[in-house]
Order: sequence, then C-alpha cells, then structure tokens
Amino acid sequence: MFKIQTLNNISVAGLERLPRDRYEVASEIANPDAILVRSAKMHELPIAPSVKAIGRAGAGTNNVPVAAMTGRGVAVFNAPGANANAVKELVIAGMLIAARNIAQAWQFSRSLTGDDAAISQAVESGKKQFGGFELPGRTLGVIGLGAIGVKVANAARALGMKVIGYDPTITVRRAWQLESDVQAALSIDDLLARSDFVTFHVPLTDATRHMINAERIQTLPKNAVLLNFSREGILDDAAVVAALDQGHLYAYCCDFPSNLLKDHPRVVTLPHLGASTREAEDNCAIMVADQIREYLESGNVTNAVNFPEICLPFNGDHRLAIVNSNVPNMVGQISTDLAAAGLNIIDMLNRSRGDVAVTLIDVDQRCSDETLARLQGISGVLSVRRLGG
Ligand SMILES: NC(=O)c1ccc[n+]([C@@H]2O[C@H](COP(=O)([O-])OP(=O)(O)OC[C@H]3O[C@@H](n4cnc5c(N)ncnc54)[C@H](O)[C@@H]3O)[C@@H](O)[C@H]2O)c1
Ligand SMILES: O=C(O)CC[C@@H](O)C(=O)O
Repeated sequence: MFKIQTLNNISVAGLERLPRDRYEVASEIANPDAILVRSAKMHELPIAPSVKAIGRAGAGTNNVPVAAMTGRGVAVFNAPGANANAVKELVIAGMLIAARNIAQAWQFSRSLTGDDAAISQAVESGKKQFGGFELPGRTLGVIGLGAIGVKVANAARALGMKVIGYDPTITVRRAWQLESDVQAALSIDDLLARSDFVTFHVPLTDATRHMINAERIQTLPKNAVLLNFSREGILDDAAVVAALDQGHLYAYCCDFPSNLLKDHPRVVTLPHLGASTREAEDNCAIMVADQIREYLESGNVTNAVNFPEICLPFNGDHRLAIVNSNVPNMVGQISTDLAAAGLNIIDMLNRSRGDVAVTLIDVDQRCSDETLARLQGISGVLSVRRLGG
C-alpha cells in the first residue's frame, strides 16, 4: 500500500488516478511515500524520511525545497502547461480590466444611490472618468515564453496587438508554437522600451527576483501597464506603486494582493486565481498523480524538475530504482554488489541530469535486505528502492 499525503485541496479527478486498493490518500498520514501539494509553503515544513516523491499540482516549484529534496534522492514533479490556458485567459482579462478601467468603473456603479433617474444622470456625468483605450495596435511585451507566455503572446496577436517576447532560454518546442510575427527583443530593457503592456511568465528564482525595479520602470513608455500573474517578488511592488503615484505607469494588474497594493486606485489585485479553474485544477492533479504513480510503481520519471526523464518498461517482477550522484563508477559499484549477491541483471537504464542520475535495474530475483543495505551504503547513492515482487 502506498501512502499519499495531500497538503492542499487536490482535485478529485487527480486523486481518482490512485486506485484505493493500492493507495491510501489523506491530509494527515504517517510516513507518506509521496506528497501532493499546490501552494503550501514546504520550505519550513518537516518532510518525513519516508517521502520518495513530491508532486506539485501546478507549474512553479518555488514553494518546494527542491535542492534539499534532490540531495535526499527525492523526485519533485510538476505539471508543465496543465494550467497555461487558465492563466492566459486571466492575463487577457487583466489587460482589458486595465485598458477599460473596468474595476474602477464597476466600483463607481456599485456606489450609485437614489432612484433610477438619479442613477442614470450620475452614470452620464460620471462615466468620463473611466474612458479607456483599445488593444489593437498596442504592443505587448511578454517576458518568459514558456507554456503560458506563448499562449498569451498568440492570444494577443489574435486580438490585433503587436507582440515582442524575451526569453533567452526558450525551447525549440515553444519557439515553434509562437506566431511567426512575434518579435524577439534583444534584452529586457529593449522589450520595456517598446511595450505598452508588459506581462511576466518566468519562475521566481534568484535571477528573476525584482527583475523590474525602479530603474527599469523608467525604461517603459509613459502610461504603460504591467501585469504579474507569475509570482510575488518578480516585480519590486514598491517601485511599481511609486511609478503609478508619479503618473509614469497607467495601471498594475496582478495575482498577489498585499497591504501595499490591494487598495491602490490604479492597482487591481486578484487572489492568486490564475490557475483556479475546474479545468486547470483537474489537468494539474491528473498529470502529477499519474507521474507520482508511475514513479512509485516503476521508477520511471516524467516531468520531474530535478531528475532526468527515464523510462524502462517494467513487467512488475524485480526492479531496483536507484538515485545517485552523477559521478564516475556508480553503475560499476552497483553492478559489482549485485554480482556479489548472485543477482543477474536482465535490463538496465541509466540517465543523468546535472548532478543527479537515476539507474533502473531489472534483476532475476528479489534483492535481499542485506544487498539493499550494501547498495544504500555506496558513497554517492542517494536512495534505493526495491520495486515489484
Ligand atoms: N498565477 C498563477 O496561479 C500561476 C499559474 C501558473 C504558473 N504561474 C507562474 O508562472 C510561471 C511560468 O509558468 P509556465 O507554465 O509558463 O512555465 P514554463 O517553465 O513553461 O515557462 C517559463 C519560461 O520562463 C523562461 N525564463 C526563465 N528565466 C527567464 C528570464 N530571466 N528571462 C526571461 N525568460 C526566462 C524559461 O526559459 C521558460 O521558457 C511559473 O513558474 C509560476 O511561477 C502562476
Ligand atoms: O494551485 C494553484 O492554485 C496555483 C498554481 C500556480 O501557482 C502554479 O504555479 O501553477
């Protein structure tokens, strides 16, 4: 029986992928084999030694201590692209909310009092404060052309906007998906100087934290609109508010309310709603549940952020799934120990990514506890699991 701990509400569609005769799933559970998480902050949480895998039902993994888990031989999975359409739709909504002053205008309508004749009169005299502008012909700058950025760029093109993108590590797959008339910016500053709207779709890392600060904001044309549906911290919010107050920026729309932002008249904040659609929640939960199940049952890895992709078909007999440092002579030492124990290797696959390697070895008989302990004792071996019979 595998034990799965859920740290947030995970869509039932995903949990149903874990058959109840083999999986126990609960928010409180001792010695879990794997954890499913959405936005719970795991950096300060104790993570039991029994945990072999963490599945983030979403894109970003900055709430998971990935480096520490890698050092323990724990795989961290995410759900790339599974919520991209949901975020794209909210970003497009954000542009329209900003361009047409929809939030402020709605607040005005709700504040109207008196009989309908009085309301009609107030509408006609009040509406001029909320006059906006249209999107066609305006330029959208997209920073980060991954699953979400590409969808936003293409949707903006379909709305008649010009689009400039910046992503120094764009993948070939994403570049193929991008509309051919999306221009490549030479740098962030080049993109900012040419954009009426700028939207951010990068992970939060040390390299992206405060990528928009007071100095960079001055590069933007007057009356630009910023959109942050990525992560709190990518923009320096204090600098954004200062630029709004100085009249340099027109509006800021983001998914991360704070005391500084939530009541500002030119800021619209939403409560981290980017991925909160039924479709996105189902897609993310199904993707990570499938990946976790495959990893626990066969050792195969798909969409881990810290482990290599690896797939060796498994007939359910006897497999060792080993996570080890990517250094010379690991496979040599492992196979020597297996030979010494009289185990014959039937099939084997080794894949590496950065400092980590995963080695899957199918053997002709069950590996004893003693041999398992010997493998675990090899310097550089991070974890060993015995799968199958
Ligand atoms: N608001 C929400 O609910 C919500 C939902 C989904 C994702 N997100 C956030 O959006 C981020 C992006 O999601 P995604 O699915 O598009 O991820 P992704 O991994 O598909 O794309 C990220 C892109 O950013 C690029 N990148 C990295 N560093 C960069 C830099 N310094 N400059 C320019 N580009 C850079 C990468 O090359 C990659 O193409 C996630 O990491 C997450 O933080 C938020
Ligand atoms: O689970 C959520 O609601 C948010 C997910 C989002 O932050 C992501 O990184 O995919």
